[in-house]
Amino acid sequence: MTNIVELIGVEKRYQSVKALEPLDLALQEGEILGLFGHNGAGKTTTIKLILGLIKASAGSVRVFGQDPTFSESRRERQQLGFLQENVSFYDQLTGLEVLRYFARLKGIQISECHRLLDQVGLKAASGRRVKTYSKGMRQRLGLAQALLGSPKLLLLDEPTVGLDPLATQDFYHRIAELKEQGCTVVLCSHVLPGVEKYIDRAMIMGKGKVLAQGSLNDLRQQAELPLVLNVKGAGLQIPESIQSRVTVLEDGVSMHLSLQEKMPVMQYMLAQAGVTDIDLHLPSLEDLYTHYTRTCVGHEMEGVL
Ligand SMILES: Nc1ncnc2c1ncn2[C@@H]1O[C@H](COP(=O)(O)OP(=O)(O)OP(=O)(O)O)[C@@H](O)[C@H]1O
Repeated sequence: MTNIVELIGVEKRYQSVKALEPLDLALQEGEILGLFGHNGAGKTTTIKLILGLIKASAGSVRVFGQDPTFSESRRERQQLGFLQENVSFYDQLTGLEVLRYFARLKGIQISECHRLLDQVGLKAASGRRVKTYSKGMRQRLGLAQALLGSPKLLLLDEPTVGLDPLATQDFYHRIAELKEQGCTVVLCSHVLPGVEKYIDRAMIMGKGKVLAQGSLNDLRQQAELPLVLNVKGAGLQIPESIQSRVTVLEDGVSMHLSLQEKMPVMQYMLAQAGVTDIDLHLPSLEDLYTHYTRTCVGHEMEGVL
């Protein structure tokens, strides 16, 4: 299967700033990549390289098999949707006029605009000037713009900023539908809660380097963070090997386990008559993010203080 995006040994320097250390990335059709990292980690630089807005200082960038900086790659660019961070529009135009403008630029049928505005919940406001839109409404208009022409590759920089929790959920459902249709998505975000169940892979960056890359399960295995098992009940017996990692609570116990210990300990606990409830907390994306970026963020803060 050909890769939709392929970066091999890609580096980027802005004069004296080394924004990206050699980076390898391959994305296939229908894959959703979550790109995470602190401010200045290199996320936007990676997106700009994929868009062909900037040239790599070294290495090779291929999008739909072509160098995206070539002017001949126009046809490939039409299959691309992009939502930039802090999107802004012509305030005096209505939502519909803005979208029509972008549709013309992209060579897309104007009739698609109504359907997209409906999809992002802006149908009723489509005739209103953008200056009257709330932050969330502007963000939705940005999404509609990115979805013009049913892109095969969607690059989203902070797409849920300004969206309320319901709109954020709607957004992720829409992304899941696009994935079903074979769309590949790169999603950059600082807002981690809610993202994890929609991404296939996470790439965590820090200071231009890839700190970790893989599915959440891969990252959990690599990080070896403990999972937490809470068991409620009376007269609970605890396996000898984990006694030192148990906290006794009013109505039960809480224990820190390795992934390997999960099944045997759960079976051991479930076999006891006194158990009334059991729940398991796997390390979340936020836990993994904190684990992998801890050293990078520490250094950044030292620089700031
Ligand atoms: N045009 C530029 N000229 C000089 N340095 C730049 C330029 N663009 C980015 N940088 C630097 O490159 C590094 C990576 O920046 P980038 O914008 O890719 O980070 P980011 O992960 O997107 O950060 P944020 O979360 O703040 O948007 C930073 O040190 C930044 O200052």
